[in-house]
Amino acid sequence: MTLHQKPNTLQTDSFWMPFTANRQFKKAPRLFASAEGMHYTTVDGRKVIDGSAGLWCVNAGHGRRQIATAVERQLMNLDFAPSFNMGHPLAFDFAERLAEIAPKGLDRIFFTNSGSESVDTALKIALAYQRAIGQGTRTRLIGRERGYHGVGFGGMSVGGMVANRRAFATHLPGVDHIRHTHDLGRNAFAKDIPEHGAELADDLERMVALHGADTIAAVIVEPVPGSTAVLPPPKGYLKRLREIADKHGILLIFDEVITGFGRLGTPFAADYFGVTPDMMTTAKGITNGTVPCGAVFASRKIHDGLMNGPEGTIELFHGYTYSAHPTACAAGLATLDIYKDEGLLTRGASLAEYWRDALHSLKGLPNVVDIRNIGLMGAVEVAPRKDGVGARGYDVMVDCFNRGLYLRMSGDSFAMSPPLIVEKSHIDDIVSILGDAIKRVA
Ligand SMILES: Cc1ncc(COP(=O)(O)O)c(CNc2cccc(C(=O)O)c2)c1O
Repeated sequence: MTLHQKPNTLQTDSFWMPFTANRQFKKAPRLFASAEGMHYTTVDGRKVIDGSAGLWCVNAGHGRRQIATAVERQLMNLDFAPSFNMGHPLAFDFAERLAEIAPKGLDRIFFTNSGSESVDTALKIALAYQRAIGQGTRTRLIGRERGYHGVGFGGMSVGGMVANRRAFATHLPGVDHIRHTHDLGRNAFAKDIPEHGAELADDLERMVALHGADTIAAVIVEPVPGSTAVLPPPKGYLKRLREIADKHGILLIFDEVITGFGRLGTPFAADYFGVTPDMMTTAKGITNGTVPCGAVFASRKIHDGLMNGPEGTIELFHGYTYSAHPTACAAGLATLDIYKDEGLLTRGASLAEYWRDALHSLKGLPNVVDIRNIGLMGAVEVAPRKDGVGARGYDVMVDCFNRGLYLRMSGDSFAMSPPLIVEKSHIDDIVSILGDAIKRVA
């Protein structure tokens, strides 16, 4: 029985939906009509807890009037202005505000419109920087298995989620991957940071041995892989990766599109782990998911390394029509005000333990093979059915939705990242609905 039926008036043929089983979805579409705080309301009037902050992006919760007002005001005042060879003050203000909360030294901001664009921007900056400092032989980019870095050709190539690559034959040349760190054998049901696996960072040494350091420009990792269903890094892993990258002149890029802006109870994952990358890619929470926007945070070393040649020359032939869009800047500034006024960049730290214990209370339910958590991220993994990976996951996700909980799934794992305004009562509801669904679905 599905509680959501396609409204008679809705024509669904023309919209080709992203990352969706279109034919299955359009038979019984799940449609949100509105949102406020922690909840969506469906087109048939049901309230649904947002267990995943939309797509890991509505960190301050839904319906923030402050952002809406800022956007309306901006549109009526300056709807669009170029940032190519022209500018508008808001872009500079927004960059300064982001630099204030950035991990130490990452205070040069390049605006984009999405996480994918941030990733491709960071990869291009890495290549341009190495060339600018006379290391032009460093043309190789290293990603990681199970990594997700968006859908541009760059992000797809360094990414390691096989389904996201398979249909697109042309990947960037020279890309290689280090191993992922998920270890069901040694780390199943680990709370926060797994004990085992730091030695996997040594894969970067193997890349150097195989390819030569002088061919490698950068390595990019999500500090906590999100899309592949939340894989907290083993203790010491990121520190070791930083040390190896430094040893060989390889730039380290943290893809913080999900972990940025308070997700771990710190402004960024770099703060949580005490490891500072050379660049950081962000999007999602930067405008609370309201207006598309992304940003690459680069170190002075990288920025200044490209500020050379005659002053009249363009230092980086890269950028987007909508880079630093006035509306995105207005939404972003209002969002940063909310994060600051309500302490949302660190609020997650005070709830992380409660969240952890609530998630791990599901251990022992039928088919549950792993539970992972860090900050206000978490995932519950169930064993796949014999009829294929993801079938059980899909049935649990639909059951949750029918009973008032929206969450993301990746294969047979349920990924959760509630808005950072979440209260303990919401956490209880999320875990209760998910637990009941896991018990109900064979
Ligand atoms: C780490 C990371 N890097 C880049 C991107 C791409 O961002 P854009 O989509 O804005 O181009 C992402 C996006 N991550 C993402 C996007 C949509 C759904 C899910 C999911 O896990 O359900 C995850 C991401 O998580």
